[in-house]
Amino acid sequence: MLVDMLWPYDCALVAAIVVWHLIRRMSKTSGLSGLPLPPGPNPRFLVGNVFDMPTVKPWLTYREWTNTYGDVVFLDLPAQPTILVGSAKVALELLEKRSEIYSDRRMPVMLDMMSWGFNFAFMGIIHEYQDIQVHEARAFLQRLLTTPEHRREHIRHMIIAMIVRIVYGMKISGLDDEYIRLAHEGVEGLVRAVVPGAYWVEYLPFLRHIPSWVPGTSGRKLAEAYSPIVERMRDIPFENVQAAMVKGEEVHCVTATMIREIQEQSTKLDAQDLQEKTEIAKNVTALAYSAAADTTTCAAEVFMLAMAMYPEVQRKAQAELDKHVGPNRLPELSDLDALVYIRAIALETMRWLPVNPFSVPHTLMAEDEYNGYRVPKGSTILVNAWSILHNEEDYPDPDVFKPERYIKDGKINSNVRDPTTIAFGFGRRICPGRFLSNVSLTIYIASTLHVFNISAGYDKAGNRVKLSMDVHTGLVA
Ligand code: HEM
Repeated sequence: MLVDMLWPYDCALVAAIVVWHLIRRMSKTSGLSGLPLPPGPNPRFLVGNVFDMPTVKPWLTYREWTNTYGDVVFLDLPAQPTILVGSAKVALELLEKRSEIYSDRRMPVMLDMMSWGFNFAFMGIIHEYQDIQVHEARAFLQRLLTTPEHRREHIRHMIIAMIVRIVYGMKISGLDDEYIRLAHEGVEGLVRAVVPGAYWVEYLPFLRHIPSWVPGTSGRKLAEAYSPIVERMRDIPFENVQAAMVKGEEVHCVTATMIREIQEQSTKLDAQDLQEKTEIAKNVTALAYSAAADTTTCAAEVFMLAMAMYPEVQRKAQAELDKHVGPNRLPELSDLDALVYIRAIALETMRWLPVNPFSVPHTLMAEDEYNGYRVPKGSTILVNAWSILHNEEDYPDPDVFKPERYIKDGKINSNVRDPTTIAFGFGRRICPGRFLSNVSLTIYIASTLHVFNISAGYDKAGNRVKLSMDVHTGLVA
């Protein structure tokens, strides 16, 4: 009975694999320029490199491949030829200098299925919101003082409070606030969905139409679980701003600015255009909210771990704070220029454990040539940010947290590669929230170190917990 029900899916699967194999063979021999594809692990008959794709800490296998085959590696994946980039030189050459063709974004089928289809553009966030960052960093200090054992939740609370106030103008009430829960769950779905090679539906998109009870459709199950959460995460806060504006309340935030702009144009727009523009505004603001929450929270967590593991770094930072800020006040944004060691800690935090270890994939919009190799149109471009930020040449002893590597003669040394030029992505797709995030992170680091010592906690037997650096596998580590 079950076999009868499944056979159409089996046939479709086999047919898709055979067609893909034929296309793959043709595309290997009929390239316009006749150039070879870049080298890479040997593809297997019919399935290419599908079974070679690592799903746990993929950046380690990616590094092995770039060590073996060179800085540009070709991975033969169904419907998604993939170019793996292993050096800053190639990443900057392709994604920055040739940005006009290397900047498309393939919406992973998994994300689209989860309603993350709204994830596209974003507007710049403006300096006028910086006082919110300082205010929320200080509120965080108070919460941490009262319940240091809830450090994780306090960090998440601080970051989401900053973002939600900037984007939606709303103050969140506490750790069980609906925004915090939604952001956490929605972004959790995103992070789990975007591991290259983890879900077959990315290679065989028709699998999205196969019911989730069919074995092997784990992607669909995940999507079904997260889709309603992602929709609510997008709609609820936006609709709250709309409702407040209808009541005539004074709302100062990115969403209100966008709604006002749309209203100003409303006499020139028909109902459909108006609806479309409102949907875009909803998508754009939700994107800011979601792209910022987990990434900045992750960086803030990395800082805590690094401080607990490197007490001598803390002491040096605190000496700098004592000298420039003194004991009678908290650090202000205007202090940051003088706080060179603190800024170096922020840089090292972004390098030591990169938030997006394999960056965020781009898609190539036109066939290209690099170093005698053909790069097929539509290729996914995967940059191994983790290995670029852990290469011995730019960063000797890469696994050690060492802010000193960025400082020369009391200043930030511009000859050392700034990790934020890699960690926030490249070209036209570079993270538009990078300045906001840098300021949030630096003022949080300065404020925290000015009033707290950070160390590992104790286990149940009263022994200090032994700390080490480890990460989850996902878009956000
Ligand atoms: C530590 C914090 C952050 C990290 C590590 C980070 C990293 C990234 C990376 C690697 C990308 C992809 C760039 C590329 O494709 O080349 C990206 C895109 C993006 N980020 Fe961030 N980000 C952070 C914080 C933020 C914040 C605070 C915001 C907004 C307020 C934000 C908004 C966005 C948006 C909207 C995109 C999509 C850009 C596009 O596709 O055109 N990010 N980010």
